Amino acid sequence: MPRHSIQPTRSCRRLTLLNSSLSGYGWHSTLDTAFAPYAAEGLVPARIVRVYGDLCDAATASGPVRAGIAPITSSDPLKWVCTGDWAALDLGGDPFLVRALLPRSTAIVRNTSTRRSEGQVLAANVDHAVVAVSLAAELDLGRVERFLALAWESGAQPLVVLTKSDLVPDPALGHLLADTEAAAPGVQVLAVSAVTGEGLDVLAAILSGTTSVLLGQSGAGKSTLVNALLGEEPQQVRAIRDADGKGRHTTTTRDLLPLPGGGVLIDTPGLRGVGMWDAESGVAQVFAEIEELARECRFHDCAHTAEPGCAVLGALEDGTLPQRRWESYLKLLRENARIAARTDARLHAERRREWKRRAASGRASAEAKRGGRTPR
Ligand SMILES: Nc1nc2c(ncn2[C@@H]2O[C@H](COP(=O)(O)OP(=O)(O)OP(=O)(O)O)[C@@H](O)[C@H]2O)c(=O)[nH]1
Ligand SMILES: [Zn+2]
Repeated sequence: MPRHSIQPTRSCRRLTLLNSSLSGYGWHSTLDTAFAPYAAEGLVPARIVRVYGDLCDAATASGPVRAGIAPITSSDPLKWVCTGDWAALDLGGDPFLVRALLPRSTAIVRNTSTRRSEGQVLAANVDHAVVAVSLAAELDLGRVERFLALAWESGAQPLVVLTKSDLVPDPALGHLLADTEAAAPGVQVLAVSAVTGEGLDVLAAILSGTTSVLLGQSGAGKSTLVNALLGEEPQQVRAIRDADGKGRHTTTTRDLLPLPGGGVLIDTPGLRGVGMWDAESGVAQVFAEIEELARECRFHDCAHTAEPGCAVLGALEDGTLPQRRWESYLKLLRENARIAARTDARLHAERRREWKRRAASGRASAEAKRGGRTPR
């Protein structure tokens, strides 16, 4: 043993032992360091499986537990606990409590209608965002690009899965794969079929040991894919009784599903929709080659409309940049700008209310001073 090596302490060894049984849930050694201070306080690592009301279900090394989340509530929805979070649990009392969340590596955020904040996290610590696209309908590349923008924005690595490949004969399938690849730079595109099993082993190998989410339109074949990856019968939807015992029932699917080869799949109903949006940097990543072209324009503030030396117009003219892709890029930028403007307007209105409130309380206290009354 090298002279300067440090012998693990007992608690350190215990922690490693504990967390190794969480590795099936995606725990990896870099989390050991982040968790060490909590381990020193006697807290236990866990992965959040689902959240409902002020309770959550979590996976620990010694099995599933239910815990209260009250100690970590926040006025900022971005800090609310969500499926996929790594948490520090206090198992010392009744009820068990979530004391802290580890910093998130990635987050899938949806815009909310709440006045106070811009987003709500739907899933945390996701490595792969799998965009499922059905080959049963005509391939809509604009929609693929839109999903990819959301996927990139989360910080996770996107992956496109063309489902139901059994419905498309071979030469056509090759073209569809090539078209999708051209619309998805930096993204692996796979054809899969739950009927023939094509591509499933490759997909399982990519997702193995990581945390993934499935995105895609209704009917894209996501549930079928989940079942194929889990190697089980269709997901049971089950009703669970709320802990307050008042008879309210919550129908839940299982939100965080351990994969047979290690790693987990997060499949929450909220995640499936396309409602989440605000993905400016995501758009830039989907259309990386356009951003690159724009950097080659003669004028750095080129609007790519009629400027001399415009690399984008040049590429459109010689066909290296397809017109469809350019228009899709502009459309997504416009859509994003509208959302950004709405968010700005909301923040602006909030700020104005706050100024008015302060001005009013300032006036009240000035009047109070003059009149010798105490401000209310
Ligand atoms: N031929 C063929 N059909 C498939 C395949 N995968 C799914 N389907 C069919 O496609 C339909 C939709 O599949 P689902 O898995 O329910 O789609 P989903 O994306 O989960 O839909 P939502 O739950 O509405 O989001 C079903 O009728 C499936 O049987 C496949 O690989 N081949
Ligand atoms: Zn230009």
